[in-house]
Formats: sequence, C-alpha cells, structure tokens
Amino acid sequence: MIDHLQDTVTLNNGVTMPGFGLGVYKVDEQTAADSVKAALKNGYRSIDTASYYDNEAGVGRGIKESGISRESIFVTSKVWNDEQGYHNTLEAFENSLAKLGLDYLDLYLIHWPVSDTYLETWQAMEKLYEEGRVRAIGVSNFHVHHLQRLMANTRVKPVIDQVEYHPHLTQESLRVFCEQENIQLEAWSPLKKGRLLDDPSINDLAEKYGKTPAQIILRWDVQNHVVTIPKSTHDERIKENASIFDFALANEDMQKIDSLNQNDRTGKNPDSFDPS
Ligand SMILES: NC(=O)C1=CN([C@@H]2O[C@H](COP(=O)(O)OP(=O)(O)OC[C@H]3O[C@@H](n4cnc5c(N)ncnc54)[C@H](OP(=O)(O)O)[C@@H]3O)[C@@H](O)[C@H]2O)C=CC1
Ligand SMILES: O=C1CO[C@H](CO)[C@@H](O)[C@@H]1O
Repeated sequence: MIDHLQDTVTLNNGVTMPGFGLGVYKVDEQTAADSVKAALKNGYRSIDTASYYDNEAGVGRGIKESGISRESIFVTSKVWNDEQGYHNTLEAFENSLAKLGLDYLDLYLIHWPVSDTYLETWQAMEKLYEEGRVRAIGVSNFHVHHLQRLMANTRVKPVIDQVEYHPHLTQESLRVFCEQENIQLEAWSPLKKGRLLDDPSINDLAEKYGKTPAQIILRWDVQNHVVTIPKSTHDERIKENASIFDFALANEDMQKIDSLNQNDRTGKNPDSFDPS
C-alpha cells in the first residue's frame, strides 16, 4: 500500500521502499551519475538499474557524490538472462555490487523468466537474501503462471513483480493476482517510453488539472498503488516527474485513464522472448 504522506510502500517482507524512483535504462555511465545526482537532489530516494544497463558504476558514483547516506537510498539491480542459474547468479550479484561500489542491495530482481533456469536463479537469490546481502528479492517480467511456478517450488515469496505497465497496458489479471498474493506491482516504461505523452485524453486531463501529461500518468500509477520508475536524463523533467504529490485524480478520471488500455506492449511478451 502506498502511504501518501511518506510516499512509501511496505513490501511483503516488511521492508519499505519509495513508491516512486528513477529508471536509468539506455543511459551511459556519466549521464547515469549526473541523473542520479539530480534525482537525489530533487527528493528521489529510489534508483532502478540492472547489470544489462551497463551503467551500475555510474549509478554508484552518482550515489556517492550526492552526499546522501546509503541507508536513505533504495537501490535495485537485476540479474540478466545470460547470468542466470545458481552459481552464475551469485557471481553476477558480486559483480553488480562491486560496480555499484556498495556492500548490499535493497532489491535484486530476476530480469526475465528464463524458463530453464529461473528456479535455480531464485534459489541463489534466496541465499543472498537469507545472508543479508540484499534486503528484498523479486522478479521482473513474470506472468501469473511464472509466479505460480516460482511460489510452488521455492521458499521465499517475491516482494515485487516489475513489469511493463502504462495506460496502454494495464495488466489487469496480473494486478489482481499480485494484490491477492501481496506482491507489489512495479511499472517499467510508465510513460511508454515517452510515446503516451501526446495522447489526447491524457492531454485533456493535463489541462484540467494544470499538470503535465507525464505527471498525470505518474499520478495514476501512485493512486493505483503501483510503484513507478520513470527515466529522464533532463534535470527539469526529473523534477517535473516527481512533482505529483500535491494533487489527486478524481475516480472518474482514474477510470478514463484505465479505459485507454489496448494491451499494447513496447517490449517483448515474457512468453515469447529470446533470452539471449
Ligand atoms: N525490467 C525491465 O525489463 C525493464 C525495466 N525498465 C526500467 O524502467 C525505467 C523506465 O522505463 P523507460 O523504458 O526508460 O521508459 P519511460 O516510460 O520512463 O520513458 C522514458 C522516456 O520518456 C522521456 N521523458 C521522461 N520524462 C519526461 C517528461 N516529463 N516529459 C517528456 N518526456 C519525458 C525520456 O526522455 P529524456 O530522458 O530525454 O527526458 C525517455 O525518452 C527504465 O529506465 C528502467 O530502469 C525499463 C524497461 C524494461
Ligand atoms: O530492462 C530492460 C530495458 O528495456 C529493454 C527494452 O525494452 C528490455 O528488454 C529490458 O528488459
């Protein structure tokens, strides 16, 4: 549940995390360092990276140079597809940590459900969690059937499923399942990589509330209790995207945005992707 006053969610293992953070996909190391510093300066306390993004060193530098204490920042990284399997995952985790220059992660995710290996990968994540190397473990791009198989065969329940989620892909059945199982949903590409910002209905709402289209969409995430991690490398947009806690969308407007759903993905369907 999002606590609107503190803007945090409490995960199913009791750990709290910000309901809002910065994504850094396709951002080079130096730009990642600069964006992380700009975000932390503007109140962000959660950063989403991955070994696949090849910018963990930049993220780590940004965190250090921000001067903000490690404990007040929630850092997520992910194990990539060709790093999966028990031993590979343990090694990938150490590599990520070394690049970030940190001695623990807040959240470690399986990036995609590589079907041959994700159960073994999860066993390695359970070990890292139980040893206190990471405060919480979760998954990304898992459908309901992947979650069911994972939970039927392993000990620790994932705290989060990070999936593509935006007004054109509302993931209704996954959302209901995650709510029942107390697994937090987290939105990747919440702005549909910027492609939703010209949508006429979103722009009508932006005008009605005196907000920008990005702010309308990100506010819809927050009110839907979905953790959101928009990416921007521009200081003014980083600031703009975080300025969503001073207004609320009316129920009828939430429903208007829900009705834009087209089940349209920008990324691969987790059931038919090439894990290489
Ligand atoms: N688990 C997974 O498989 C995946 C995870 N992710 C994570 O989710 C994060 C967010 O998703 P992402 O794919 O980056 O896409 P987003 O939906 O966050 O959109 C980012 C795009 O929107 C632009 N933008 C951001 N804010 C504004 C604004 N206020 N006004 C106008 N344009 C804006 C950015 O441009 P600019 O930078 O120039 O401002 C960029 O082009 C990623 O960075 C990554 O951390 C993403 C994909 C897959
Ligand atoms: O995290 C990621 C960044 O975006 C890519 C393209 O959409 C995804 O494939 C990847 O999972």
